[in-house]
Amino acid sequence: MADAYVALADGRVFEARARAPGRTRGELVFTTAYTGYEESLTDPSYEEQVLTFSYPLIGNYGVREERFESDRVHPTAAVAREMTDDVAAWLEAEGVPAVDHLDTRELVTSVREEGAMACGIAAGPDATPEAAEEELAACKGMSDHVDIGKQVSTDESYTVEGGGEFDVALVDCGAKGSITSSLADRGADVHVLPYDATVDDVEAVDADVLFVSNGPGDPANFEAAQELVEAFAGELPLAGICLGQQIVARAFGGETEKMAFGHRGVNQPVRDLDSGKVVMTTQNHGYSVADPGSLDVTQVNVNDDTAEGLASDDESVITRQYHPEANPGPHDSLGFFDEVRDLAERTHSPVTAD
Ligand SMILES: NC(=O)CC[C@H](N)C(=O)O
Repeated sequence: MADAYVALADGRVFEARARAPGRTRGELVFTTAYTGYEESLTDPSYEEQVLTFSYPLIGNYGVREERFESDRVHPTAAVAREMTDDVAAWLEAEGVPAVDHLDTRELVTSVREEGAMACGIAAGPDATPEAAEEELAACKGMSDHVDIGKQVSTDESYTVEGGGEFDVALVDCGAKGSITSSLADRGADVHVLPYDATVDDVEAVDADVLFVSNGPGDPANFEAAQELVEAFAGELPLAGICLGQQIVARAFGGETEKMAFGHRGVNQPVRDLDSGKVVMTTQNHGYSVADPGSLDVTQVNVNDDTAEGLASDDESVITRQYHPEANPGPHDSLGFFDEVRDLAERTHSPVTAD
């Protein structure tokens, strides 16, 4: 007799084993990453989503806080073929329902074929298929979480000091900690601002670059961050990662759209259009830039030509759709943070004409 159920928007209900009890709902997405479950489960980008791991065994190297990308687990639930007791205990302590012993390959191929879909989960001794279907019925679409930024952003500004060689105003739309540390490790003082920060907030930190972070949900719902980018366009260098690229593109007249099932994994190949070089990247996104507006596409996904890098012709804007900080994933693209430092230093100590 099962003690967990996963109800899908296509009408099917999967029986499973409860690993952490509870009832919940969310957009069903999957990652093909075979490592980094601690980083993925604490990535704020997964807010309001049910994260399925295609890799069959999750938890085989324990749980360590130093791997966490934020202060809590963000997916509404976790699904795996087999979940160890370590991970199950962690998720239960976090109050995040978790299930395993179900056909995750079928779940993943269904999402690939039908697209990311709503799902409802019921896990525990009182779980029933009907409870999972009730959760499913209450599940909102990702674009309907209109203030999702508030759920994941810092309430107060704070600074991560990295030596003060340059100053970054980082708009926290659900920032991964390794993005902030990747900047601080290169000498930046990173001033982390709430997702709805104002022009005054940015001016108060005397930033050399305005950086828009990754984050969950639909970029169209981050109006304040978009208006901030519009206010500083041409005044301050701009950078962004994932949701940040999408918001910056929208600020430059571009358009974003929802993908069928997105890119989530650690082996997505990206080609630089100028050099032709291909790097392997970590990705976790369900929206993409359909039109870059007045920006140029500099990098594309080798699998489907998705815009993976944008820039402006005067090089005052550089963004990435993928996660150059990796965590988890390959470190092929860490150089992006050196480019952000170079961009900032051109502002910090502009080369004056002789
Ligand atoms: N990791 C992210 O920043 C994700 C960006 C956006 N929420 C998307 O799903 O495309």
